[in-house]
Amino acid sequence: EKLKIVASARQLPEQQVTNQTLSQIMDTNDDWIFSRTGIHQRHIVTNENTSDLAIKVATQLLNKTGIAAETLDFIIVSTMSPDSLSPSTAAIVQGAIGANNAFAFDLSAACSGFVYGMSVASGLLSTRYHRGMVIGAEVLSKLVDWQDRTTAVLFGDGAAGVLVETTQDHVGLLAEELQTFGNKGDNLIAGRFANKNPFAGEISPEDPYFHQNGREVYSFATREVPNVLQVALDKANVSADDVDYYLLHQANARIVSSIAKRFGQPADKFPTNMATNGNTSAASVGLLYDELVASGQVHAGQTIAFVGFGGGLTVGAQIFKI
Ligand SMILES: O=C(O)C1CCN(c2ccc(-c3cc(CO)ccc3Cl)cn2)CC1
Repeated sequence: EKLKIVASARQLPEQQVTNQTLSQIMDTNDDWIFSRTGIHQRHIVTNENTSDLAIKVATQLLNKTGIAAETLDFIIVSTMSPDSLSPSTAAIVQGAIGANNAFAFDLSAACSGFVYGMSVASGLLSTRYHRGMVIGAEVLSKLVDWQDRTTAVLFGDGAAGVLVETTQDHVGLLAEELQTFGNKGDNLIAGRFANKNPFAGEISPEDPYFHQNGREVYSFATREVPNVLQVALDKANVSADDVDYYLLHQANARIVSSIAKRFGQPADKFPTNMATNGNTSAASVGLLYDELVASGQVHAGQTIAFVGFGGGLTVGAQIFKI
């Protein structure tokens, strides 16, 4: 069996924070930020946590499809910014929407989370499980050091997800390639908390905040993303020209355009939304997908590549016939 995407939805916090606004609370400016990242603004929560955004996505998916929550077999939330370690954000969603027959769990793969979540979902969809949700949800504003202008300007909050089902049709997930480079993981860290047990020395220093070695992650992305994407295309027996849209993780506009060039593909096959959303980690590919579905640019019959890359360090590419 294959995984088919039945519906998608997105939820961005109401509050929009522009570079101009940030320049009033830290030493930065719109030109510096936009020229390096392609970001003009981002959505930042005021009174919502990660589960609140994810619940809104799940509720939209049920309303759009008329599907009853009780018919869901599983809910996966991909996030690096959960409300808590326990309960998982997915479990909070499951309880809130009354998906009484669904098992639920969070998946932690940073900015590759949506693709890794789709891969796990496609593994679950079989004769035993027929329907589930994969939601990328982030409130990165809780992980950012708002005194650190090198990271505070990069990230945003948001959630997006899909309702997926088993399908016998010729559509759905054609092929994928997921890779992890754990020995490079220290180049993108966040959420390290200490162990204060009376029997331990210092095991790891407490540091809740984001830190990234931008240069290293940038060169990693420009090197490894094309390699992984090509493997997925070969497995799917699809040429780069056959793909209608490449939906990449929205970390940085220059990275997206350098990957498009590496692939010899026109820029308009690589839509971006970091200008208005910033980097929303696991939510970014889903946000881009749903925005393009809503605008009609993405529709049934097309061949789409979903590509996540980032913390871990991880890369994930999937080729879909939607
Ligand atoms: O030019 C500069 O000063 C810098 C140059 C480096 N930049 C970077 C570098 C890497 C990322 C990044 C982040 C994640 C985390 O989601 C995942 C994937 C990537 Cl490729 C984002 N920005 C920012 C501006």
